Amino acid sequence: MDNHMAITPEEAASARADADLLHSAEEIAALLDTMAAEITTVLGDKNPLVLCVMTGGVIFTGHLLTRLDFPLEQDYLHATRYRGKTSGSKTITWLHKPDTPLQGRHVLLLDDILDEGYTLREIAHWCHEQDAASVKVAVLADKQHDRRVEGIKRDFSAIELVDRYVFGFGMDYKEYWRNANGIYAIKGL
Ligand SMILES: O=P(O)(O)OC[C@H]1O[C@H](OP(=O)(O)OP(=O)(O)O)[C@H](O)[C@@H]1O
Ligand SMILES: Nc1nc2[nH]cnc2c(=O)[nH]1
Repeated sequence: MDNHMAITPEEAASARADADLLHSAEEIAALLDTMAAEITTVLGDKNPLVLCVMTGGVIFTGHLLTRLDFPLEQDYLHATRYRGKTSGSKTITWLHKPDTPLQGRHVLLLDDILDEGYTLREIAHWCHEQDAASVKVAVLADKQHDRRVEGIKRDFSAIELVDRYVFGFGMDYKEYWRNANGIYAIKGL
């Protein structure tokens, strides 16, 4: 079944015009400097394997990695549970698993947002199953509400986000506006 609720570019432009800017690019840059320093303290001597969770994690990963000035390896995985919708199913769909073996590695998962937590819980569980030495989670935004599932926590987060549907900096609104340079909230969501 195709779950993708397509909208037109005109509808995307209208949604962006009506949206509220919650966190500017300048604010995010300063917060990522702080996060990078924290990650360096914890993983700087661990030769970590950094895994970007595609698609939403790609912008955050790019901005963060240029701030990590120590030896690390990078790979990616692709998992999705929202698939272009504004609410998700409880199970994730794996589209790609990393080629790099995880056994014995200190893994750092990078994703744009921790919301209800199903996505990162399942990915972290899979990393442990692969015998990773440790699994840490860094997210750009940690949404604040009481719907978080048991068994997942983030180790690093730049922003504590209000409980609204957001887009920008990797996050989509119906597959548009991952390219928006800041974090925006959809009017009414
Ligand atoms: O904490 P949760 O409630 O599970 O939601 C968080 C996940 O939702 C988004 O992914 P999505 O499934 O929309 O795929 P995408 O990365 O392609 O946008 C986001 O990138 C996170 O991975
Ligand atoms: N784009 C986007 N993806 C999400 N995945 C989980 N929550 C969100 C959200 O608020 N925005």
